[in-house]
Amino acid sequence: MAPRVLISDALSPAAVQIFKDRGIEVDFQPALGKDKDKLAEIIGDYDGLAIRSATKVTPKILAQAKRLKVVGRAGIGVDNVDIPAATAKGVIVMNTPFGNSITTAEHAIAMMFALAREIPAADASTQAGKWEKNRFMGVELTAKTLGIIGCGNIGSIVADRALGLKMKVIAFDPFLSPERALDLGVEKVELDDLLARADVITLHTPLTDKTRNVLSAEALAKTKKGVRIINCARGGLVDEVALAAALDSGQVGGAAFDVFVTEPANENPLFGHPNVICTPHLGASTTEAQENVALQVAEQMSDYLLRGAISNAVNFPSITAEEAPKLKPFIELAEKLGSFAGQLTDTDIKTVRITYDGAVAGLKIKALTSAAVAGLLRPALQDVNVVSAPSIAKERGIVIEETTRDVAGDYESLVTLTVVTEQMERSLSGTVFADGRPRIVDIKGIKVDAEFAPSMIYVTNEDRPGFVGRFAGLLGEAGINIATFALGRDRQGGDAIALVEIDGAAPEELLAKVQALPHVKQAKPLAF
Ligand SMILES: NC(=O)c1ccc[n+]([C@@H]2O[C@H](COP(=O)([O-])OP(=O)(O)OC[C@H]3O[C@@H](n4cnc5c(N)ncnc54)[C@H](O)[C@@H]3O)[C@@H](O)[C@H]2O)c1
Ligand SMILES: O=C(O)CC[C@@H](O)C(=O)O
Repeated sequence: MAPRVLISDALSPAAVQIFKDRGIEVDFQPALGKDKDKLAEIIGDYDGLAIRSATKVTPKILAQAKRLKVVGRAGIGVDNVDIPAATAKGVIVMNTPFGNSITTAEHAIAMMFALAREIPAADASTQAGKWEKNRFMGVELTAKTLGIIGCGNIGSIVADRALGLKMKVIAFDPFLSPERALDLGVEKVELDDLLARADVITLHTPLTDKTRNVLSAEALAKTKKGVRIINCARGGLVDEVALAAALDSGQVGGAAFDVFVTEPANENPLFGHPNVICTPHLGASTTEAQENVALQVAEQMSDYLLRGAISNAVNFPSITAEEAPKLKPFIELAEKLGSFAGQLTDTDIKTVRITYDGAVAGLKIKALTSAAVAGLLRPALQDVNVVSAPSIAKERGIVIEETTRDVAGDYESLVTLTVVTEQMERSLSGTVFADGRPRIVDIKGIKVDAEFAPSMIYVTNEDRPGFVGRFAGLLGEAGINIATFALGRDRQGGDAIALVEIDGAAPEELLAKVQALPHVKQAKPLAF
């Protein structure tokens, strides 16, 4: 039986033709994504679901998706897909990471000009017959400073275009290497420096816990008076209420937004302000970009449904059907070791070393290394996947070294990940036990034995009596239940670590109290 694909958003019809040409039955219902009840009712009939951003792939939809094998996002952000729920159901989620980058960068540049010359307001006034020549006085962009927050695919293209406009470009991106910044011709700066110097600020990061409200009331107060702000990335990067107040006070001179905290944005704190320009999430909306992403997603989905080939999956590496069962637990281990290191690394990564000891050395380690690097980069690059991770790392000047050794040590298989930055070198080792569950067995040379859990607290401290009691006491006072507690130290009175699995998230106040305990060096939340 031919696989069946449902297209539930307004994809370019080019996708329909690709599916048909490949012998796949396709149902094109471009408005269905907005009707979640109807989608839930019919999703059970399809092997593939092709979407843009209107369709929300929720656990409820996935629960009805009895034969769904793949969700294909014709675009970059997969924040409308519940990835853990899809993964848990064995549904591959693919995106098209580069197809709309140029178009989105061009939208940001268009917004910058629209702000600089008040084009929407001047247009409305002129067409209303007012001819208000003296009302509109713009600013020139030449020689002005553009501050880019997030200098990845789209940010880099914006930088390139802005340099062509003879602007000075500065960028804040903790994961931008100095070499890449030099190549791009941008000056890598800290956030406060960018806030103080930029005439125009444009945002191009994913929305993560670290980037949410990166332009908060406090950050906006540090900007140059009259700064113009552009957001064509994700709603939530800027505190909309604080921005409205900053526009009222004149601290911010103008704002151009394509994305909003709540979408569709039928109302918003920014709406109606004279210095605000809004578009309805049109960043990727050009014929060229929509054809690119539609063709690419249809090809990728067809390859998977017909041949089992996986590319640009955000939740699984590319592997064959025979390799899958042996690799799966080690892929999970590699990704979680990477994620552990990524959650602890805030600065520019220089080198990643991965050593495979024992039986694991005989497996397809490229997929494992990709999984480790994807896990490592994901806290910063939300949509990195196992296929794109090595090339993104290369582009960022991150050196990846792999070593395989046949030696069998304490474990039948051992995977060791070492991350080197300018400031430090951190190593973690893990293994997979007979139950198929990955475990962490060594952190920075200290032996431990812990599983990766959804909510953990990682503490490094000096090995002194009384720490465990005080730490557990703080958790108890905060009403936090401890599920598992792993301790390790390099020697008596030396360096010690605690890796604690808790029920629920760790509140920031609790972490601050743990951090303030005597002899504690670091207390960090981790999530797997
Ligand atoms: N408006 C639209 O229609 C539209 C279209 C395409 C993409 N997007 C969105 O644009 C955003 C950027 O896309 P991209 O393809 O350039 O992604 P990308 O992953 O290539 O780049 C993101 C950059 O943000 C940086 N970053 C991560 N955390 C950061 C932090 N805390 N502070 C500063 N920088 C940080 C990363 O290092 C990376 O360089 C995504 O959110 C994507 O969903 C929007
Ligand atoms: O599909 C769209 O129109 C928006 C796409 C964009 O937000 C993305 O992340 O690629």
